[in-house]
Amino acid sequence: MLSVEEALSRILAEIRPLESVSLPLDQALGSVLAQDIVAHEDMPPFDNSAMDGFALLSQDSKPQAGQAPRLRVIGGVAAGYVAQTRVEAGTAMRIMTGAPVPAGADTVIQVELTNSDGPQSEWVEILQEVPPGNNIRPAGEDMRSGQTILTRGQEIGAWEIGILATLGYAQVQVVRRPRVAILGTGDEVVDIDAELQPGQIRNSNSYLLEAAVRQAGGIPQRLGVARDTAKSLREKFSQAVHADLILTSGGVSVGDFDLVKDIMHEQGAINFWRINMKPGKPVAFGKISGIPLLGLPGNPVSSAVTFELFGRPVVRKLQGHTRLQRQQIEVVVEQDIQERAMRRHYVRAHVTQRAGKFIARPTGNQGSNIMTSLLQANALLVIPEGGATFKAGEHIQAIMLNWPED
Ligand SMILES: Nc1nc2c(c(=O)[nH]1)N[C@H]1C(S)=C(S)[C@@H](COP(=O)(O)OP(=O)(O)OC[C@H]3O[C@@H](n4cnc5c(N)ncnc54)[C@H](O)[C@@H]3O)O[C@H]1N2
Ligand code: MOO
Repeated sequence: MLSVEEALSRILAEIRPLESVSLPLDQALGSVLAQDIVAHEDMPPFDNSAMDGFALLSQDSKPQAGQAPRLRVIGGVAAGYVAQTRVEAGTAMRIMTGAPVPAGADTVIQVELTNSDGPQSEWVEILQEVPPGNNIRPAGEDMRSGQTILTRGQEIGAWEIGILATLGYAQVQVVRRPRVAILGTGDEVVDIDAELQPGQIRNSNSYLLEAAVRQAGGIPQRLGVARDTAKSLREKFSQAVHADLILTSGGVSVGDFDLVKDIMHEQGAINFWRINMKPGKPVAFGKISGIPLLGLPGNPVSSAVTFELFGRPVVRKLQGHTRLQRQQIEVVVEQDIQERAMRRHYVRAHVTQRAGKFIARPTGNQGSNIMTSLLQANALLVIPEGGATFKAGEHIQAIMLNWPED
């Protein structure tokens, strides 16, 4: 049976990032840049004031015979306007934060360090000497025309959106997000609003996977549930022709009705089937009509965990990310963990930080049908193949589910 690492590398070897598209900036959050972002002008574009106060010549701020110099106020300039007169020696101009510094002035003093006769005052006393350049934010201080500010491959977060907006990028070239078709399988599986008949269960997998795909940055498309017949599966797969990835859940084990592999065989190829892990041994990977297909197990926890470990990196690689996996750290187990399974076991756990240490507590019954083992889980503890015992206080590797990628 394949190891988790071999399986992931075989999957990723088949996945290429998608082509780029141009998106309006307000739709680009979370996408990966497909272009370098160059400043086409200086930012800020002009020397401007960092304070509400007065623009003047620094030399006019020197006290004369111990007296605060008094200057003639020749007008004012607000943000969004350009002063029409020059500041000459012996004069000052009222200025607001963000307003362009008027010609002639080489410094700004904040209003708190002046005395005047109110907003209309025709004079101002300068209470402190100020050096040239004081409170002036020079053009190009932040970004220079021609400078590369963001590079291809970077993810666009809220702060990058702010930078792109500052530079006037109303459209950005990004890697297209993958369309991911999601298919449930099984005669027992009905939609979530159906009245359950004996033997039936709700299609929770498709909804969980839809949300997980969206969180990973993909565009999910639920195709409903295929019956346990080759005809029904073929029909559903024919609706997935525009997908970049197909996810199925169920129908990949060795039961009489586990037909997903048969259809992969018929309409494409199986790359591998089965991974040496728990939950989620019967994962299948291959292609149908040229589209990568990840056949996840039907057991809900198995399908959630295998999407996390294999599906999510695929969705990320398709949309141009290079960091595909979560961070793995060493944590301390709070209670004994005894493992009988020979497969690598991913134990759902809650990790908290206490006194500078990360402490892990498994979330209870770890059966692959126990949905509640996912509650509170912010980590997967990695129990190595071959079975092992961890005593309380010992260290173990944990994949952190809510940390950024490594
Ligand atoms: N003889 C063997 N039997 C099984 C093996 C095995 O190695 N030999 N492996 C077991 C393991 S481990 C798993 S995991 C399951 C996986 O089987 P399938 O992927 O073929 O899944 P199904 O048999 O279709 O369903 C399993 C289980 O999950 C429920 N299910 C299915 N789809 C959904 C859905 N959309 N939403 C919620 N729950 C779903 C289904 O009702 C079953 O209870 O096989 C074991 N058997
Ligand atoms: O390997 Mo299955 O996914 O645990 O129950």
